[in-house]
Amino acid sequence: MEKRIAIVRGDYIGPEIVGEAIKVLRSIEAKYHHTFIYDEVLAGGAAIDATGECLPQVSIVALKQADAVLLGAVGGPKYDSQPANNRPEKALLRIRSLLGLFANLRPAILFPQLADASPLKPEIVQKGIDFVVVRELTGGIYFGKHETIGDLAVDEMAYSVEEIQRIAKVAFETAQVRHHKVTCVDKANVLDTSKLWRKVVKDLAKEYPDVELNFMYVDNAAMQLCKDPSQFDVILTENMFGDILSDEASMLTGTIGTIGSASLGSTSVGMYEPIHGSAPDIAGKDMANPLGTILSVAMMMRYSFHLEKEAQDIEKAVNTILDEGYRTADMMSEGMKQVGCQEMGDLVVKQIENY
Ligand SMILES: NC(=O)c1ccc[n+]([C@@H]2O[C@H](COP(=O)([O-])OP(=O)(O)OC[C@H]3O[C@@H](n4cnc5c(N)ncnc54)[C@H](O)[C@@H]3O)[C@@H](O)[C@H]2O)c1
Ligand SMILES: CC(C)[C@H](C(=O)O)[C@@H](O)C(=O)O
Ligand SMILES: [Mg+2]
Repeated sequence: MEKRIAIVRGDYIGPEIVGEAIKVLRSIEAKYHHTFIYDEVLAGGAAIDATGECLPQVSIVALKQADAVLLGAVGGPKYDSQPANNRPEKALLRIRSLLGLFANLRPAILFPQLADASPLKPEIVQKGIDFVVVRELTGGIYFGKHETIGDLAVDEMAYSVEEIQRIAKVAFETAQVRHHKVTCVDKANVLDTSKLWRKVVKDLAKEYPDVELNFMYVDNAAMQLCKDPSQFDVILTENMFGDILSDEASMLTGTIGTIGSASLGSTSVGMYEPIHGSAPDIAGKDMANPLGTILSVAMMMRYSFHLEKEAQDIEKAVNTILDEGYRTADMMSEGMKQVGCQEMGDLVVKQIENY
């Protein structure tokens, strides 16, 4: 199979973790005789450094030609004084919007080997953590009007019926191949957008009689995630709530460093990135956990290329390495073997080569 992958290495730890994910892509390529063409694309801070613009036109052209995009993370203190429309984070939002990637799947799955790294009590962790946040990604407050007039700042939040329907459909279909439960998280006791979400999601649920649907206010959901995360199967939510809850959910599984994500639209083109940011505090120290990015590559194999065996190889390799006790600093616990970012990548590749 021949596929074109746009590579956005990004800023701070971005190039470190993407470097390890590319090692994994190359090992899959060699093992299964695929051809992946890698297009290096500048976006975010690296693009500002090179061209002054956070998302140059040449990058947009390359992104539009890709079958899939792999992105590390963008942003960081060096770029915080950029004007709002040229911040690295703006490039990320533009890419999501340009490629029509309205559905962001963020699995929160606890590897049993990492139970000791979870901040939750053992009796809560033992019940299992295995759910997916289905986050709406191209609407809501992120894409509304942003305006500052003198002493007043406004961020507008809007959702249309169609935007809600298409993401809710993804959530119901995700639940159908999991444990048949959708929890729609909103703030319908205050927000009109949330009231519309409830109506649209309730109507659509009639087409999915095999899926149980419940609604939960976002403040309660934040609490329930700590109290009993085993109650969740698919969390369906709007853009900003999904951003916040997925970081919270990741930590319940031990570390934000192992969680990957897929951003999908109505075609097979997708963007794959860990859910964490550019971690400026650990950049350049070979300390970053590359597993979230490597597991995002597994999602790329599955969702964009329909290469299930390849996806499973990557996931199995990560599992084995964790079984063998290897940990980066962020998931370290007593008796485990601490490794750096590059060694972790090498260990995963060695496993894949062994199967
Ligand atoms: N998708 C993205 O590109 C993306 C996502 C989130 C944040 N950001 C940007 O990243 C910058 C830093 O943001 P932040 O500090 O709020 O969040 P962050 O996720 O970068 O870091 C939060 C904490 O988690 C740790 N961490 C994150 N990823 C890790 C990994 N792979 N291994 C080990 N530890 C890890 C960091 O060291 C830090 O202590 C900001 O500019 C922000 O806008 C980008
Ligand atoms: C960097 C930022 C714009 C982004 C978001 O809020 O979507 C990030 O936090 C994420 O989770 O991917
Ligand atoms: Mg986030």
